[in-house]
Amino acid sequence: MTILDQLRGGLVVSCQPVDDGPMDRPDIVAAMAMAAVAGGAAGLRIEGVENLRAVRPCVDVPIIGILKRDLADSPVRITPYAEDARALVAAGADIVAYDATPRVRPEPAAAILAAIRDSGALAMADCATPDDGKRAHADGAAILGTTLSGYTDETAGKGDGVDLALIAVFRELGGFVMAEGRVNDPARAASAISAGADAVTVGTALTRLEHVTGWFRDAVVAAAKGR
Ligand SMILES: CC(=O)N[C@H](C=O)[C@@H](O)[C@H](O)[C@H](O)COP(=O)(O)O
Repeated sequence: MTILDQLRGGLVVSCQPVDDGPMDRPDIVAAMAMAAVAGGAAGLRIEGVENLRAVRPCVDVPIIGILKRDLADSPVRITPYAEDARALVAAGADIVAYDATPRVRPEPAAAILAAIRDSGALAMADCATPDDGKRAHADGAAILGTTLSGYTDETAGKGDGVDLALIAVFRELGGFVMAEGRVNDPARAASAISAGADAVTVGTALTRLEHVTGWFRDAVVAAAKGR
């Protein structure tokens, strides 16, 4: 079965703890990854070479690797360099995701796509708009993700939910569509599939305990105030 066939119709769990929080350790990320697979995850999304090295020997499912950098002169954070892509594949990524927006970036997206392809991995384009997906699809990205919808200047204020309209546009393009971003409960995950996604990635709601705790805390505090 191909990597895409393994992911099709399945859940990908993004195991990205809150930066510098108490769970931001490779051994804990590996434990999260194993728990996700035990719970039925068809794939994983893992940030950083150290975390990938810790996770890879523990699981058999496909891994989408990313490397996040905070650059001084570019808003692009996800796998901005071809060298990053090569390092992720060397650490065990089957798929490498990269920022596919047209924003100012340190290296052309084409160089990153070439590095991913030459390393023998599949490319996932993290997109914000229909045009991002069209460009990435034409450039040969195997997976189009809605990951960055709501997180660029152009798409800020997209609302709280999943970008179902973007999923539908990507579906029409004909590639493999990944719903990602703010899939915070099972109903949203199901709606993403109904809108045309081939697979769904969930991060925060499963692996950022601080954020999820905050959601419940806020609900409890608000309800207690209104009593
Ligand atoms: C915008 C951006 O940088 N997204 C990142 C990409 O890897 C992660 O911070 C998200 O957690 C991931 O996309 C999953 O989304 P959510 O956590 O909403 O389920």
